[in-house]
Formats: sequence, C-alpha cells, structure tokens
Amino acid sequence: MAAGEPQQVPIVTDIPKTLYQKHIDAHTVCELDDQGHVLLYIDRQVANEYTSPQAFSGLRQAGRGVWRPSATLCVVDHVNPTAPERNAAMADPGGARQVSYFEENCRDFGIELFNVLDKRQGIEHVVAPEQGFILPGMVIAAGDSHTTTYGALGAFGFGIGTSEIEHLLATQTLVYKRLKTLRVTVEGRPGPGLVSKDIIMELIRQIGASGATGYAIEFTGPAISALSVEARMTICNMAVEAGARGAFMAPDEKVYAYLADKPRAPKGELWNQAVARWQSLHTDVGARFDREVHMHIDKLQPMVTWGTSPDQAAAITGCVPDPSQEPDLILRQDLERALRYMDLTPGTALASIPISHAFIGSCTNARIEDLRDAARVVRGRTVAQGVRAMIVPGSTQVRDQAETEGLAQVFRDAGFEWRQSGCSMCLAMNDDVLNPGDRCASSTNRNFEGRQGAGARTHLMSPAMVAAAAVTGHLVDVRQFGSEV
Ligand SMILES: CC(C)[C@H](C(=O)O)[C@@H](O)C(=O)O
Ligand code: SF4
Repeated sequence: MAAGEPQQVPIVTDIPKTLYQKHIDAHTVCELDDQGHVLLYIDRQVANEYTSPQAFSGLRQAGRGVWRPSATLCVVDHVNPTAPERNAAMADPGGARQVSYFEENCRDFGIELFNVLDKRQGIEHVVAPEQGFILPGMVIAAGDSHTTTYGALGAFGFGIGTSEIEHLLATQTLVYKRLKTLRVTVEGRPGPGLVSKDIIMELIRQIGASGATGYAIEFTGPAISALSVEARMTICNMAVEAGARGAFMAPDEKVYAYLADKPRAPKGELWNQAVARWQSLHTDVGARFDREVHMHIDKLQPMVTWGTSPDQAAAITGCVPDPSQEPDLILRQDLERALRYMDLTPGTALASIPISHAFIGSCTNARIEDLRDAARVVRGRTVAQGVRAMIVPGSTQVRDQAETEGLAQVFRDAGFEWRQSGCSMCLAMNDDVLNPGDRCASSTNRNFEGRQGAGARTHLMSPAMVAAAAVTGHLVDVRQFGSEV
C-alpha cells in the first residue's frame, strides 16, 4: 500500500456473547461501578398480593406514582382459597386484607388486576405466559423467586425483594449485579414416563441446592429442544432451587408457535418484526461461559425427594440414604435432621413409602400438559383408601381446558378433589394446609420443613408420579403403569 493511501480499517467483529449478556447489555441504562453493578431497565413486572403490599405502602408514603402502570400485571394467587365452588369471600381475615389492599393499590395506581373471580386468574407464572405478557428478549422482574420460569420463552426473569419492587414500580429500573453464566447441556433421550421434572430434579441433585448460586443458567442441547414449551417452563421454574437467579433457553419455533395465538402477543406485521428480532436471541458461537455442566439423560429414572431440600432426591428405584455413610460431619448432621423430620429409616425402599396426601398443582407442574400426563395414569383407577388427593390447576384457563378435554371428569371419577386455581398447598398460605405428620406426594418445587403445613412431609416428583402414588397409596415407579404413561 502506497504511503498516504487511506488505511483499510480492520472490521471489528463483535465479541461473541451469551444469551444472558445480550439481555443484560440491551437493558443496561448505565454501568454503576466496575464490580458489575448496572442500572437495568425492566420491560415488565408481575406482582402478587403477598409480596407487593409494603412496596405500594412505600410509594404512598413517598407520594410517588407508578412509572409505567401498563408494564405491570397484578395477579391474586398466593392466599386465595381453591374450594371447588369459587366465590370472592375469604374466610381468612389476613388473606382477605391482602386481597382488598391489592385491589385498592391496583385501582389507585391504575394497574391491571386479575382478581380471584377473573377468568384469567391463576398462578402468576402460569398466567403471564398464557396471556402472552412475557415475550422473548424481555427482562422481567417480580416479587417471586419462580420468575425464572420465563426463561423458557427466551425472556430473562428473576425474583426481587419488596424494596426492589417499590424501586421498580417507581422507576421501571433496578440496581442489578451481573451474574456469572453457567451452561447446562442436556443430551440423550429420556425413557418412557420420564419428563422435564425428572431432568431438573436430577440436575439439582447433582449440583446441589446452592450449586448455581451467583449464576444465570442457560439450558441447551438436543434434549431441551425436544421438550415442549410447557415442559421447558418446569425446568426454568426449578432452576432457582439450585440457587440460580435466572434461567434461559434460546427461543425457537416451538416458542413462536406457543406465543402466536396468545392474547397479548404482537399480531400481523408487528408479529413478523418481532419474530425476525427474536431469531438473534441465542448464544453466539464461541461465547464463553463461566462454567459448563453436561447431562446425559438416557439412563435417567423417575425422581423423588426423600429429604427437606430439593437436592435431597434420588431415583424412585433407590432407597433412603444412610447418614452413617456420609464422611462429612456437617452433611451427616443435615441428613440426620432431614430423615428425622421426614420420619424415614435409612435403607427403606423409596417405592414403599406410604402417603396420606397427593397434590398436583403449582407453577412448576399444573399446566394442561401436566394434567394430561396425570390423567393418563389415573384413568380407570381410583384413589387409594386413606389418601386425600387434590388437583389445583395452575390457572382458571387450564381448569376450563381440562374440563373441556374431559380430564376433570377422569380425576373426579377417581376420587380426586377438582379445585380452583392458586398456589394452594404448594406453600399452604390459604386453607389448603397439611396437618403434622401428613405425608404428601407433590408436583411442586419445594420440600422445606413446614412448607405444606407445620410438621407435614413433602415428596417432590412429576405430576404422573404423584398420580401413580395417589392410586397406589405409596410412592411408586410410574413406569409400572405400562404403555399409557
Ligand atoms: C411468597 C413468595 C415470596 C415465594 C417465592 O418467592 O418464591 C413463594 O412463591 C414460594 O414459592 O416460596
Ligand atoms: S405455586 Fe408455589 S412456587 Fe409457584 S409462586 Fe405459588 S407458592 Fe411460589
């Protein structure tokens, strides 16, 4: 090149980014320090009656309004009763106060509310995707840890505390610290009767209940692509049980098909533009993750928990572990405490443990596909004597759909209670509470001490596994139910 000729500027290619980095970069208003803190713009938020009251009170005291009321969706879900005949009356005065203050706040701040009797009511993490309120590329925050569920739609969702809700409502932003990134690649084909709940329970068992603390997880691999969108939600929902404050899956054709007919999804030309934009929502080739985990699920077995933390889990073919085999003193004491609470003896076959209750519900596993899985097991059978079995659909829409498909009748015929939607016995904040000593096969996500009632014992598993336990009266391998599962 002759001197004086303009020099060719080398093309600076973008540094490859993870899906997480793309979301955070696109929503960063400004960097706040060199420690990873940013002011993060939040596209939308969901609020419930249980964690929002102090935030609204804070706004009232400071004389502040809500910056973007239309970016907020309020849903009653934690405390409402789920009795089969639904009405607005609430026996519990505490719950009634929470709901009426929530109504007042929505009215005064101009926010849309899905109240107890609304046809669109349900558990927030079921309702928000169902309405098309959550779209790929969005950053969503809510006062609930299972906001991670939205990762299944290619959105970044995370839970926040009460003071953060107040800040968010007032400014539509949050002070946020960037997380490290963990990629979980899932390969192989699950055997019959195996579902996404088993995959996430096995991951949590492997990496531990704080194994992903400080990380956002991206799930990828052929076994994830093969799952339905609803099944993917189960995985992202429970990622928080491994400590992750965010879970991701790159959106694909299944996600677009899921969203296409949702009431609040963009329509017409806006839809085409949105899909074109969503195509870029994937981790770039060569992007670096802080950590990688590989899972092969060919030999995965149906999972159940035996302890009081979601990572205290094993294949249903296994036995209650023996603390004396645990060399680490702290872990041994943890195990002993868990087994004392669960009233289980080391070496007992998991598949022989009798139950008193069966609960199919929660934002983890009460969507229509979950109810179909459970109904396939239940059809033509009856709930075992001495077992109280309940179905609490994830939303009123899921409930109606299950009625239309005849699933509700299958459950009723078998002796299940067919109830209205809400969080219900997932955390027992309404009147669906277990008594001390009760033992419940549950399709939920947390098995902490007292989670479903003081002194009550929870075994987490997939909805079909709960259905199988309900009709046999003890924990059981759903694969014994043959080809129909
Ligand atoms: C009540 C709420 C704060 C809580 C959560 O954040 O997850 C609840 O939904 C739960 O599942 O334990
Ligand atoms: S269903 Fe359970 S896990 Fe989900 S939001 Fe309600 S209480 Fe939390």
